[in-house]
Amino acid sequence: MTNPNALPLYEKVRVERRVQRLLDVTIFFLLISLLAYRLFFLHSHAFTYLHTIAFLCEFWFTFNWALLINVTWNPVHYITYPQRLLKRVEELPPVDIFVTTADPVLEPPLITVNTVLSLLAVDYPANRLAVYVSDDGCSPLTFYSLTEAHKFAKIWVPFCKKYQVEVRAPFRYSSDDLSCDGTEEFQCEWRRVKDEYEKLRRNIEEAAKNFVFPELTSELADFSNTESNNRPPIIKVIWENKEGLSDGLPHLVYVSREKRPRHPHHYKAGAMNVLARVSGLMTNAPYILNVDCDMFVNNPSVLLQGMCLFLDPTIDKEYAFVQFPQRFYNGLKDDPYGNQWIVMMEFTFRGMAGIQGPGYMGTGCIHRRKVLYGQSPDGTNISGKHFDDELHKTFGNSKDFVNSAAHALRSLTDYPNSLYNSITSLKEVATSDYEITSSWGTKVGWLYGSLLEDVLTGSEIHKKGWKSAYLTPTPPAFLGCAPSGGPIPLNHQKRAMTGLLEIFFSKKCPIFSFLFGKLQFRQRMVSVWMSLWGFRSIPEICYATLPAFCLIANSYFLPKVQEPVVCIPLLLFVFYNLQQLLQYLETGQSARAWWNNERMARINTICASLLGTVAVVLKLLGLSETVFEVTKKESSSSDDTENSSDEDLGRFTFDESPLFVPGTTILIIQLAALSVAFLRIRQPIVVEFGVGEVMCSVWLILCFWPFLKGMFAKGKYGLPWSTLSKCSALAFLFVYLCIMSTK
Ligand SMILES: O=c1ccn([C@@H]2O[C@H](COP(=O)(O)OP(=O)(O)O[C@H]3O[C@H](CO)[C@@H](O)[C@H](O)[C@H]3O)[C@@H](O)[C@H]2O)c(=O)[nH]1
Ligand SMILES: [Mn+2]
Repeated sequence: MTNPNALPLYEKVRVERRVQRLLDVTIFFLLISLLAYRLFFLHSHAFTYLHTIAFLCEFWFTFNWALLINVTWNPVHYITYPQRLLKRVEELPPVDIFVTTADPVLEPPLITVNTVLSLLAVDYPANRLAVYVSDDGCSPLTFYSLTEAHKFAKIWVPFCKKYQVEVRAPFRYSSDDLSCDGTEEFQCEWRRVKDEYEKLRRNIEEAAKNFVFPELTSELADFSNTESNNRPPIIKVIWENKEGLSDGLPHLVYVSREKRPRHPHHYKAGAMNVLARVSGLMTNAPYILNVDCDMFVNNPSVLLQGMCLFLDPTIDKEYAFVQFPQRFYNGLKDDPYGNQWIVMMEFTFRGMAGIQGPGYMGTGCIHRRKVLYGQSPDGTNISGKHFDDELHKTFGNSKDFVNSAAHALRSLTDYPNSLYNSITSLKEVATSDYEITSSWGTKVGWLYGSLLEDVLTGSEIHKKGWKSAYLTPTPPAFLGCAPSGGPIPLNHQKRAMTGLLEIFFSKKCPIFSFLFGKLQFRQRMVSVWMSLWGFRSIPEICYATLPAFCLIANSYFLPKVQEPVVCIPLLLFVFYNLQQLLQYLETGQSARAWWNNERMARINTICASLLGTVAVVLKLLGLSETVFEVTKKESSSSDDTENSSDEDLGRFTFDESPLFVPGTTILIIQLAALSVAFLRIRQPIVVEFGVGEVMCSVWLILCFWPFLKGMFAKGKYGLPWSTLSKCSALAFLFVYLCIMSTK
């Protein structure tokens, strides 16, 4: 019989998507034909700016399409066998879990508490887990909530494990009605848990309202006299699993790093690096799972799933990190805000998994600590002669920490069994100037220089030659809170685009790595595709103004209906939309969800990406710095959702944010163009524009339909006057220039 320990723990299987591939290639050939038509046109007619701009935009779309085909061509699926791993429980390595929160108002502590509770209750030996919460808000409310949560965890965790509860975030579990399930004993315990959770919720809400924290007076002294950007580090052990019980509760540690006005704090990346050091001194686990404060564990076997890839006997040290998809719990019917990203996760990330590996998404990811400490797959960085000297330069001046880093890099397996390293060392590594003479943020840890610290950190890991894996267990591993209506998702998108462009204009630009580095060739194309994403507002906006220009200036940029070549753009339109629609249907979504996402894609690119580009240009000119604005999170029980009807939930809300300006302007331009065109048709002149231009313009109006409704609605559902007047002025200028250009 084969040794059960030698059985593989996972399998990687190809996902067949023949129809998608066929459509991918067809669209690519149509795009090439369109380019050929343009060149032929430019050659046979006189040179015109209009057709040259159209050619350049279409060239960009074609190039992007080729890169995208590369990304999605070889999707793979990982099958894991956690039950085989359960036979080797004694081999399971320790895991440190990092949770980041930054603002108790935008990220209500009850959300963080639910995430922490779900983590404390995962299926994994509790004596090999430690949960570290970084609080960049340095809020006594967050600290208080965590201490209360820990009390509740004493009944919650045993309850979950005894009854194999599936969803271990209490706010989700208690929302299901279980009153008629299970035995009497279960019923009784379930009621008790439910009451206790209610109590916890009330305590936290009360504390948030009155800002008094019963029972914590001595602890709270540390939080007095702290300012948002001027305060000392605070590290508090809320719970230590001193006896090392495997069925007890994992360690729970609260960390608020030092912030001083003269030192940059690098937002989330800075917080993660502090957690890496503090945990290095306390538990120094070889694996690190990190989640955002709203991303609770939805599948209690996540860590076992991840370990299947790290501990598989048939491979060794192959994977640097294991990424789980980002999924969300607050999805509305038909995804009106396009914020569920199901297709993106399914097609692009699964596709990347078939090359060198998916990018790091910042949350729901298990890393090897030593990879974050800069190790290469061949183990260099640890064999050098001046190893320890070098380590000081890399990891900073704390002797204790350098020892722990050396330990981690050498993969030694004797882990510290007490949390209490010297408190002076702990505070030292959480100070704001600790990193100044070290390589934190440049070579080791989470990297600085972009608002997308995850993309940057992940791609630097790939560049060293590491692979990564993408696990998509059922039920989904983690669920988080997607940014909902109004300017929030646009701001979110803007930040992402800013981050990508920051990477593009940095020393870590993917174009250089295209030429150097140890990336696989196709992964190089992936990184180029990703970084060019930041620029896409420019060609899209140019292309969106072409039909309007033609309608106003009585010109054309598409073949006429009577020409046979008209079938090229027509088929492109049909096949592209068919392909997108099929992707939504294949992932179990509705046709309406496809349309909502298609529309949001245009809105996001034209509004958010453009402002992201502007933010980076301002940064490059030295006029302003880019800022990580924390996304507002709502628990599903918040008042807003309770008081609104279903229809209102998916309705767009507006405010005076400049994010709405580009979209509204494009919309007004299309409306003006169609009106001018209508007047033209009635005049006795030769009409040059055709059905193609009119259709493009109408299509854009349909994409910006929520904005059109916003022009006539009131209150938060209406576009404010200031925005409307700015946009009208811009649109007027455009129309004027179009008319002038024909004179
Ligand atoms: O100064 C800061 C700012 C943010 N955060 C935390 O960072 C996380 C992500 O912030 P959020 O506003 O939710 O941003 P999202 O855009 O939703 O996050 C996505 O994008 C980020 C940047 O790429 C990734 O880091 C995240 O993991 C990923 O979920 C949250 O836990 C915050 O508490 C900090 O700890 N300190
Ligand atoms: Mn988030």
